[in-house]
Amino acid sequence: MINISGLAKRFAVENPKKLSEQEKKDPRLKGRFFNSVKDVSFTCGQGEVLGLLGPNGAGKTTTLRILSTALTPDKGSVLINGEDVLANPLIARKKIGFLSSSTGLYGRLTGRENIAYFGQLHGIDKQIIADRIDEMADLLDMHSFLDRRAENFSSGMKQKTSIARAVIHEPSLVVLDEPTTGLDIMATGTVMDFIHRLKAKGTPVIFSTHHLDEVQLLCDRVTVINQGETVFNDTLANFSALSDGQMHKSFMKTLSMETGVAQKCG
Ligand SMILES: Nc1ncnc2c1ncn2[C@@H]1O[C@H](COP(=O)(O)OP(=O)(O)OP(=O)(O)O)[C@@H](O)[C@H]1O
Repeated sequence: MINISGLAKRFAVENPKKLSEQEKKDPRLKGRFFNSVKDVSFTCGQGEVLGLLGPNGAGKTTTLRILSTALTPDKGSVLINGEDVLANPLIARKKIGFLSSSTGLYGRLTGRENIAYFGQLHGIDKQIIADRIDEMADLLDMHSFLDRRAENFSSGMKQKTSIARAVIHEPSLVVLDEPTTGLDIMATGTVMDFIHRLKAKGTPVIFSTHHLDEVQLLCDRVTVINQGETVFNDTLANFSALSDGQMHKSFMKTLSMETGVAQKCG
């Protein structure tokens, strides 16, 4: 069980002129600080898939970076099966597989070498790494490019390699930041199948997306963040029921909800 409670993170605004017009009007801007995440809470059980939704700039990536220990929050807690992630980031990193939208591959290494390098950093035996890479290449349809240098990979090839790299250590929680952004229909289907397999193995998956069809297909739970605060946190069925199964309408409805509503949801 993953419990995220009361997360908050603000960033110092180095140059206010560089803020977008939308950010200048955002109530999260307080003097020289931008409160990207103000109050985010959600839970995800064993074998559940949680979809993290929210408009651009809502605070999804910031939340997922805190969850994966890439960022330290100003407030709040992250517990994985009762273990405090923030107090033990090194132990937590072994348990979490994180796909970030910003971490690149090493261009001079092949896809296989990129994945194997991460496996070695986790201290995994070379033969086990080789076997896992073969298995993931089957699941993610990577054999045709696995032994090419990553510098010329298409975005789909990069994304599949990054996903394989994120889960080489068989983490007990997988966190994916917009895993299907920029992918074609076939690659999206392959990544969706891969998430489905993780779920079938009992591995919880938390992923952010703007694609409501992916949420409908895969998720057990839905969390919506708006302007840095959780406005909805409940089952897919209850999200869907907000608007008689019309996911876009349900999403729009959550954006007009008060933060307090999220606390009352299951
Ligand atoms: N390091 C930082 N310094 C200053 N502001 C930041 C920093 N990181 C994020 N922000 C701001 O915090 C807000 C939330 O950003 P975040 O990337 O978490 O949103 P998001 O929900 O993932 O958006 P998107 O859907 O567009 O990817 C944005 O206004 C962003 O500009």
